Amino acid sequence: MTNSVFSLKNVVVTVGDGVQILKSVNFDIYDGDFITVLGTNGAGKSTLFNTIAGNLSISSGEILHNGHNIAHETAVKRTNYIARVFQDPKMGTAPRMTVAENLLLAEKRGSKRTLHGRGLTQKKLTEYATLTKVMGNNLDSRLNTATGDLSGGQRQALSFLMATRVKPELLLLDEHTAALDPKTSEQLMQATNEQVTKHKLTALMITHNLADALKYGNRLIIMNAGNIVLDVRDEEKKALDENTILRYFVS
Ligand SMILES: Nc1ncnc2c1ncn2[C@@H]1O[C@H](COP(=O)(O)OP(=O)(O)OP(=O)(O)O)[C@@H](O)[C@H]1O
Repeated sequence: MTNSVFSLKNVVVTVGDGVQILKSVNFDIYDGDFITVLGTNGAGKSTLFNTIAGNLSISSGEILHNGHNIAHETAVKRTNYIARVFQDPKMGTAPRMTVAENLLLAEKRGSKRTLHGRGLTQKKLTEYATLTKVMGNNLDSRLNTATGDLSGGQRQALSFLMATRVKPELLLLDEHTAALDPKTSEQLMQATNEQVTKHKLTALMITHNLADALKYGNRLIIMNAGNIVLDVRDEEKKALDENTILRYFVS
């Protein structure tokens, strides 16, 4: 296996009066890993994401990005190479801006985010029509629609496309299909899988859907009480079933 792109070394997160919500986590993320993340409510999944993204400070340990400790780097700085899609369709997009304007803005990851001096040319609109069509939910016909007027599924698809417009070194999918109806959720999940696979994205995906966690990705982790209690990949992951997974869901 190649060197890890991200590595958590003995990462502890302590809150309030000394409660550890991450307990000495050691976790390596390799290039091209698509890791599904499971665990009971309160297990520490969002805490893990917040820690990696820099939204939560660690109490001890190291977070390495290509071998460099980024534990003290701000969340804003980390957005240059880490992208995140949230559960809430209202997060991640500017509601008054159109779909096309949001996509244009997303192309500025790592540089100053302004639309000044960069027009939406016909060439760009044609490019965005092709880009959005792959999501399979008519987003391509709504390029000039304000994002706030989209359906939840279209908005989540747009958030996904924005997060991946400039290929991130790590994509954090934070229950990004959970607020959608079953059919829309399944459709976005399939589109997600196609894009992650096609573009060889390195991704972590929190889900409460056991079937999705088993079906997608090359690797699966389960968290419990601030620890990673199972970490399997490839054949070992394929051999798992829902009953085996549920044994790790103890509170
Ligand atoms: N900033 C914080 N300050 C204090 N406690 C926190 C903070 N963030 C998380 N916690 C606590 O840490 C524990 C883990 O929370 P976390 O949100 O990571 O769980 P989760 O696995 O994502 O759960 P869910 O499936 O419900 O989203 C919980 O007990 C939560 O209350």
